[in-house]
Amino acid sequence: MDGESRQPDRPAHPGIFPTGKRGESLHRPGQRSVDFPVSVVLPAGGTGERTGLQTPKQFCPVFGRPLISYTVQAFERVSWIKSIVVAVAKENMDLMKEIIQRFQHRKVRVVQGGSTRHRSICNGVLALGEQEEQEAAEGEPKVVIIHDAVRPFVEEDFLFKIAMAAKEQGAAGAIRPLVSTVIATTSEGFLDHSLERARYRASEMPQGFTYDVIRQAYQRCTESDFDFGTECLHLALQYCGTNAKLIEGPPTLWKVTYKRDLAAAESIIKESLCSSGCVITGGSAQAVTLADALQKSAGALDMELDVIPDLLGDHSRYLLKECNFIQVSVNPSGLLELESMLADVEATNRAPLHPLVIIWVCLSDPEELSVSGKTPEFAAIADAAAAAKLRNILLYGIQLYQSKDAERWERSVMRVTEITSALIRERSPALVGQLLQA
Ligand SMILES: Nc1ccn([C@@H]2O[C@H](COP(=O)(O)OP(=O)(O)OP(=O)(O)O)[C@@H](O)[C@H]2O)c(=O)n1
Ligand SMILES: O=P(O)(O)OC[C@@H](O)[C@@H](O)[C@@H](O)CO
Repeated sequence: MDGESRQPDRPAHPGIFPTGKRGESLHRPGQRSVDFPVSVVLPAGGTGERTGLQTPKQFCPVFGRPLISYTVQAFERVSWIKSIVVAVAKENMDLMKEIIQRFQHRKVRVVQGGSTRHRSICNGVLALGEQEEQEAAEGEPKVVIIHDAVRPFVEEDFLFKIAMAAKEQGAAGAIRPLVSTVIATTSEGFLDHSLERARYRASEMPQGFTYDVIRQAYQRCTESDFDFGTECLHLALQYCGTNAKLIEGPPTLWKVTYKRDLAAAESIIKESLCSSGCVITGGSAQAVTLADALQKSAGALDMELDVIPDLLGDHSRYLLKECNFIQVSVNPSGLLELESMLADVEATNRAPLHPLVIIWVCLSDPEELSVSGKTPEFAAIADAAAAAKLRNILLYGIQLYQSKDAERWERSVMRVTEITSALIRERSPALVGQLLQA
């Protein structure tokens, strides 16, 4: 760390939410491998007093899902992380086990936390030791990553850096530039002196330790450390002589502490959920024309749309992502295509990590309609939507009439794009099953 820099630190860019999707490890085989076992301890035994809420912040819902589930997901999708231990208060252990089961989290165990954060972390580390004794054949976890359960925005790349540095050094920790200057006060509440901000950093999470170092640090530390300490890196230095490697992390490592942080977390997660989607055309020329137009106009709304003919073969991978779907049907009986797609989604047995948005765009030819008299079955769409909602799928309909008039067609396509973007962003249950007119 350059303690001599004289340039004032500038607050860093606010950063973005990890773009990896569930089930899709950001660890690209061949690019990077971790050849030693890594386990994780997530301290989640606090009460979140500073939020002023009854529910501890780690269990507060964000898009219908507890905050801690996002953090667990960030770790479980990292292929080289072997196991995760969550330390929660005794009264929340059943709740945590229910969350693991409901959101189909893997590699996760629950242990009882303690009266302070250090005690919770220590219980997690001890649990790893017990687990390691059972799996001695597989070797101990060489590295233990410790990460506050209320820091959901952690990326695999940075975890890799921390794990590798911890293995080399014995300890490693994330740091961030200070935004405010640190001052020391007199007992009467006056300024005693201020610290030179450029020489200091904020200690964040994740932190990494070799199992032996963190285990030994907790064996040797005092009751006062357990009751009043806030820094694991300090314990490693004080009780094991291990000087942690400090690595500057991205701005996304911030901790949810106050109520406003929950709103900020929801906004970041919403951004990530709304940034992409795929348009399924069924292969018809009119649907492809509409899809291409939608793709172009969605770009202007910061939404990236892929256009695919179906969800078969390689395209089925879209079903495993947190993806928004736009199914284009070119005739009123397109409901069959919609029902087939709902069945495909059902077959993936996906965990309801986020409400899944499906928008059915019914592209009709007004001349054909006037002859056949067929119109989309409004009741059928409402019924399909009601059933889908029980599976955390939000189904919306948009009716669009083909037009040979270029200007009119362009206006209609822009309206479909705007309606689609609004439905994906708002995910409002109130509009589920409606057939909106573009
Ligand atoms: N006895 C405790 C106290 C805290 N933590 C965890 O440590 C992390 C960071 O602590 P903090 O942000 O201070 O959480 P709380 O202690 O819950 O917050 P507050 O101080 O506002 O009550 C959180 O994931 C929290 O659940 C824990 O595992 N056991
Ligand atoms: O102090 P709090 O309990 O709010 O939060 C814990 C943080 O202090 C801690 O996660 C980092 O500073 C790294 O040790």
